[in-house]
Formats: sequence, C-alpha cells, structure tokens
Amino acid sequence: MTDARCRAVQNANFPITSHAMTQPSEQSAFRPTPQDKPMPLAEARARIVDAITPITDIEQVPLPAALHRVLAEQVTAGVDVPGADNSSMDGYGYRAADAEQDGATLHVVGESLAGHPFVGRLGAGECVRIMTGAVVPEGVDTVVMQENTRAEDEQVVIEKRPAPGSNIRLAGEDLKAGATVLAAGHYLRPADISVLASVGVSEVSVVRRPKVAFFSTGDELRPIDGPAGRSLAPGEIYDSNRYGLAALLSDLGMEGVDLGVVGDSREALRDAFAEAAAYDAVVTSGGVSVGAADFVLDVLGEQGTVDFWRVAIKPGKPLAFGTVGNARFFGLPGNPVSTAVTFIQLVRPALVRMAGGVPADPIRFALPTTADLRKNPGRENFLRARLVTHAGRAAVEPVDHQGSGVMRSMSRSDCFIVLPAEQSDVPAGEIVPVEPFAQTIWGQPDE
Ligand SMILES: Nc1nc2c(c(=O)[nH]1)N[C@H]1C(S)=C(S)[C@@H](COP(=O)(O)OP(=O)(O)OC[C@H]3O[C@@H](n4cnc5c(N)ncnc54)[C@H](O)[C@@H]3O)O[C@H]1N2
Ligand code: MOO
Repeated sequence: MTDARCRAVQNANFPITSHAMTQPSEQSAFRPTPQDKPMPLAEARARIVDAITPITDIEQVPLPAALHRVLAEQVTAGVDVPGADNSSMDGYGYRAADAEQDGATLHVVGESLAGHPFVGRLGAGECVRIMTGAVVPEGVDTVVMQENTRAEDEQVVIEKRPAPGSNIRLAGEDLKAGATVLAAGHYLRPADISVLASVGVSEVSVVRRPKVAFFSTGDELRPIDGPAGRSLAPGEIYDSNRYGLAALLSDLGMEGVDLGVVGDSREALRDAFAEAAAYDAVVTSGGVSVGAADFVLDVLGEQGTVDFWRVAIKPGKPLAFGTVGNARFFGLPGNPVSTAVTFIQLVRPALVRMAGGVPADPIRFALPTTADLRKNPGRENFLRARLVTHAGRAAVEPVDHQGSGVMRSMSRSDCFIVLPAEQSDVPAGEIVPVEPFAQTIWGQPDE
C-alpha cells in the first residue's frame, strides 16, 4: 500500500461504527506501515473515545449491588430530603421573639425526639426540649444548643442566644421532591448509594457491564497454571500480561473473559479473533510490532478493520486499534510495561465510555524530579516514579530501571512522570508533569 493511500484513510475520519467497517472487505485491506508517523497520544485517545458506542442494555439491580455501576436512567427524588424542618442540635426550640436578651427564661412544654415529634403548637413564652434530627414543632423558629442553656425544673434559661433561625435544617434543603438526584451516566460511588437510599430508592437501572475478551500472544508464553512441577523450557517465560490485564479489567469493573494464550501463527490468531468477535471489546498483548512472528495487525486487517497503528508514546508505541466483528479491538504491545501503560492511557477511557460512563481527564500536577531524566525527542514518555518528600518538599523520584520489560518499575511506582514528545534530557531539580496512578477515572455527567 502506498503512503498516500494510508494517509487518505487515516485522515478520512471514517465512521468506525458502520457495518461495512466490521466486515472483512476491501476496506479492511487498509494496512498502516512503519513509515507512517505514530499518532500523538491525545489524538489517539480522542479518536478511540469518539469511536466507542456506549452500551445501552439496562439491568435492574438492588441498590446495595449498584456500587461501581453506571446509572442507565436519571433518578428523581420522590420525597424532600430532609422531609421536614428539623433540629441540627440537641437543645431547646422556641420563638426568637420570646428571648430578646440572654438570660430569658422559657417554660418547657414537651419534647421532640427523632422519630417522636412533639404534637401541638408552641404558645408565647414556651419551648420544647428537642434532639438532633427531631421535627421542629409548629411555632418554633430557633433552636439553642443545650450547652448554652440552664435547666431549672420546668423552666429553661437561655444563657447565650443564637441568632434567630439558628440550628434548623429546612425541609428539602438537600433535595426537593421532583429534583434530579443523579443523572444517567453517573458512576455510583459509596456516597451516591447513600444519597439514593435517602430518597427511598431500593432498585436502580444500570448499564450492563462491558464484556471484554482478552488473550496474550506468543509462542514463548507459559501459563502460570500449566502442568504442575514442569520448569520453564529454554526460551519460555511466564505469561504475566494476561494476569495483569485480568486485574486491570476487574479493577475497572469490566466483565473480563480470558481466552488464554494464543500462539504466534496466523491460523491460531484467526481462531482467537473469530471467538473474540462476539464480545464488546477485545484486548490482546503482543505480536503488534514488525517482527517475523508479529501477525496481530495482519489478522486484524483480514478479519476486522484497522483504524490506526502506533502511538507516539514510550513505552507503548506499536498499539493497534480497530474492530473485529462488533467488538472494539485493542492490540497492546507485548512488553509488560507497554501493555500496562497503553491500557491505562487508551483502553481505560474507552471502556469507561463503553460502560456508559464519562472518562475523566487525567489529573497532572507539577513537581521537581529528584534525579536526572534521560529523554530523546520524538515520543511522549511515561516514566515510572514515586511521590516523595525530598528536603522537606514534595518531589517525584524516578525508579532506576525504566525498560519496558521491567514490570517491577510499575509495581514499585505510584505515578508517571510524563515528558512531552519534544522534550530532551531533564536535569534533577527541574519541574516535571506528574500523573498519579490513583486518580479519578470515572468522571460524572453534568447534573
Ligand atoms: N524493529 C523494531 N522492533 C521493535 C519495535 C520497532 O518499532 N521496530 N518496537 C518495539 C517496541 S516499542 C515494543 S513495545 C515491542 C512490542 O512488540 P510486540 O507487541 O510485537 O510484542 P512481542 O514481540 O510479542 O513481545 C515483546 C516482549 O514482551 C514479552 N511479552 C510478550 N507477551 C508477554 C506476556 N503475555 N507476558 C510477559 N511478557 C510478554 C515478549 O516475550 C517480548 O520480550 O516491539 C519492539 N520491537
Ligand atoms: O515503546 Mo515499546 O512499547 O516500549 O518498548
């Protein structure tokens, strides 16, 4: 294929969701070449997220099972929260007009407890003992906290008056009946479960979880649960990526479907692609570079479609994105750190959108690096690093070994140092952009 043809297809912004694109056809003959410039990460991310169609299948689940799911429909409040004006303090409720100065004495005519309201109306010079959360009786407009009073038999002396209207939480001040509690697309966190319970919701409609098939490719790979007692043959390595991918998917709340290890042959890959095509998404590791045994891109072209190949990041350059059947396809590079970085940067936002959610923009902040950083201009770099306190100030410390095969560099880190594509070496002490691993992944719809 000529460069010109590649360029034309890459720039055509073709509708990736169209039926034609999901069938092996002449269009699927599109193959990017290593002469094409890798795509900048921001463009790849926008392109992938735009290409994702959110799942619209709905499931009804009891509220306690809705944690970490995405609301499929907006929830409207059926009641006011709180349901009635109530006290925010244990103390005495009275009419401000009856206590014009400190030291005013009022007659205690009853009690209002949470769950046991005072029945009746307050007369002049009267007050009720009232507890936190108890309904404010008719006529009461102010509550004084108990510590600022002195009880004397049936009377109470208000030693220090609060401002009129104090310590009363108004009906509906949190939510009014009829108001939107949470919008469709809201990712449910523990506080949301509590808010939904506060309006009496016992069941919610949530989006079906994406089913994501994953497999690793490579003749050298040995599953960790292979024949007991057999040691690794020469050239074999344990298949760590598949387990890492399973964990990343599970962490994101996806339903992962493990299709195992697929050998480095076109036939084996064709079978695996055919099986994977039935899912919502497919994530693979390995076989996407230019090596003699790298067939993933070829088979993707034959059995599905290639949208783009190669992203200008390090690690993670030879990523392939496309479709296979109705599934979105993410062919991640095999070097373990590259697999993890591309999953975090590109697959994760795509799956959040597929799950009906809103991918949050990555959070980055600026910190000085404690060590020199090596960097060749060309690709955006994701160095693995730790947040530290250095000479009494927050700083970021890169880990020693930054090779894309050194997975311990990720496991010992808690953040990336993100160096822009055009950046060259950075001396210790310079301020660099830092992206923490632990950050909000699920944004929220406008509510
Ligand atoms: N001539 C070129 N060679 C390479 C290029 C290039 O541009 N030109 N790119 C390099 C980059 S960058 C990466 S990343 C790798 C990616 O290659 P593949 O996706 O084809 O990955 P493999 O060759 O299959 O494997 C790479 C490496 O990772 C190990 N691996 C693979 N799968 C697993 C697994 N499931 N668990 C653990 N380790 C795995 C594999 O054994 C290799 O060591 O290509 C560079 N080459
Ligand atoms: O850029 Mo590759 O993905 O690290 O070795």
